[in-house]
Amino acid sequence: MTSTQRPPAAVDARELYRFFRSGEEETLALRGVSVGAAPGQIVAVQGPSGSGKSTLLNCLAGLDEPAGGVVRIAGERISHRPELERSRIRSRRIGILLQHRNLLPHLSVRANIALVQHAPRRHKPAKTPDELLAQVGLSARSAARPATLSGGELARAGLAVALANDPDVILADEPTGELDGTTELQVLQLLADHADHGTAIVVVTHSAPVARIADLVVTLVDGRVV
Ligand SMILES: Nc1ncnc2c1ncn2[C@@H]1O[C@H](COP(=O)(O)OP(=O)(O)OP(=O)(O)O)[C@@H](O)[C@H]1O
Repeated sequence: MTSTQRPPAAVDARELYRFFRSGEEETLALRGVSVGAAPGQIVAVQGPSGSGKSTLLNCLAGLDEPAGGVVRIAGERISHRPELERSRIRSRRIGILLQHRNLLPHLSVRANIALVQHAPRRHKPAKTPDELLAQVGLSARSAARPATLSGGELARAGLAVALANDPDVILADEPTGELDGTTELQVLQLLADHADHGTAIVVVTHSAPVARIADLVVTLVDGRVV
């Protein structure tokens, strides 16, 4: 890279369209949504129920495929690629925090983290499972199964798993939805610390404290950015 070239955006989504059809009915969930996040930037996505927030996040993660438009993660296109390539980009570049759904129920918290780190990698993980657990304040619960954790512990365990692959991008859907104020602030502090170290964060949220730590707030209404 020459000095005049800028590094690619961590997240670069352009003109995304996504339709759902059931019988005669068609829902236009995304109608030309563009959103981007630079390394270290926190972008909050807000909007009323049904406005397309989760659909957008799923398209950014390559978990859903937009009908039109393109998604690039750290310069690499993740949309319109075979699932194997999408999952390779996900496992190398993206930490996903989807309301505790990133934890496998039959594994301990520690084993959930180790599993993410087992995937083929660009480099050795920056932190061991025990270091990640210490970082989120869960060392004492490392052997616990997810079902036995409190809501706040689950949120922090989910965050440790999302951070386990040293992601360029964290995609989070209501990461503090069920937390009390103190635990919410702890989780936000951890996210902000990672942004300070260059991780881009796109977070779907209804929470005012989450929106306050964001560098940019994007509002969706009826599948459009307003
Ligand atoms: N798999 C699906 N099949 C059919 N319609 C869907 C599907 N997923 C989402 N939709 C529709 O697409 C629109 C956007 O849904 P989405 O879940 O993205 O909204 P949201 O803003 O995340 O809502 P909420 O805040 O309630 O979670 C809604 O009208 C929803 O009913």
